Amino acid sequence: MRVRHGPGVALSVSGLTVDYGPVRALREVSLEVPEGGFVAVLGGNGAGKTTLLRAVSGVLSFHGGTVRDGDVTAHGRPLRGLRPDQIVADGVVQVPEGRDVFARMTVGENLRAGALGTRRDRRRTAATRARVLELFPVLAERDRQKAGLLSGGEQQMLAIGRALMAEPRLLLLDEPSLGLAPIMVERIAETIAAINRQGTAVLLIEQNAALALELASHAYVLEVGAVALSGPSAELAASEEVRRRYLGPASADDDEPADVPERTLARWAG
Ligand SMILES: Nc1ncnc2c1ncn2[C@@H]1O[C@H](COP(=O)(O)OP(=O)(O)OP(=O)(O)O)[C@@H](O)[C@H]1O
Repeated sequence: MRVRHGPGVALSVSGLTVDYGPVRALREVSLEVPEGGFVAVLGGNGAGKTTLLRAVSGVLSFHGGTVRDGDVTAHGRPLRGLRPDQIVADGVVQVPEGRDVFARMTVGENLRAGALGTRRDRRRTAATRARVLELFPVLAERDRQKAGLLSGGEQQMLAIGRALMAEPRLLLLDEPSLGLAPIMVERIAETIAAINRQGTAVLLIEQNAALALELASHAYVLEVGAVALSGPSAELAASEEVRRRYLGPASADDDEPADVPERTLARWAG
């Protein structure tokens, strides 16, 4: 696969191979998120989705992982070897898995923490905070409440809001729908779509393939650490293989043959 690095590309991952000690978690993974684009990575348990995000956001070594080979470039700048805070300063911000908010801090303090290290003046930080609260009005209502007392959905909103305080150009999301009630999943999904419409590129990691394919314009399927399939979301959603493995059986009134032949989907599986 040819991966571009220049302008117009928010993230390019090229031939990325990652190990945890003797365990190979990613094998020559390549993918691209265009500037302002919305790309999803699907895959079952242990496929390597979280590892991919760790490698991009620079926290792999905290989990005992090592990049063996490959490059990660954001907005044309190589990220390999940078510290996580330098990567955030470059506009690449991850919403951690498990909506990891600071439970003992208030909602307001969590949001302020998201802006630390961005070296922006107070006025700009206040404007960013106002935009975040517009997206998540419930966070304004809960400003002085301890984050640990929020519901699961509200904690997810806070985790996303805190990431947005750093004004990302590329937002990395790790399974934001996990463990949430359907109504909350819908609200989070709508907000992520709105964030993307406002110009932020999104890389969404999801086990909920139906949701991911609805939101993203392009998707990659990881299987055992390698990209098995990729293509425009509509094509993947129509693919028999993706339906069978990730979307469940088609419903009775949905038995049209897939209108996109499998061969139109790029394949790298060995
Ligand atoms: N800190 C770690 N140390 C050792 N092995 C790890 C570690 N983290 C992940 N792995 C292994 O790396 C592989 C990929 O795991 P990863 O968590 O990236 O997958 P995933 O697709 O995010 O799965 P899930 O959806 O279950 O979180 C798995 O075999 C996993 O057991």
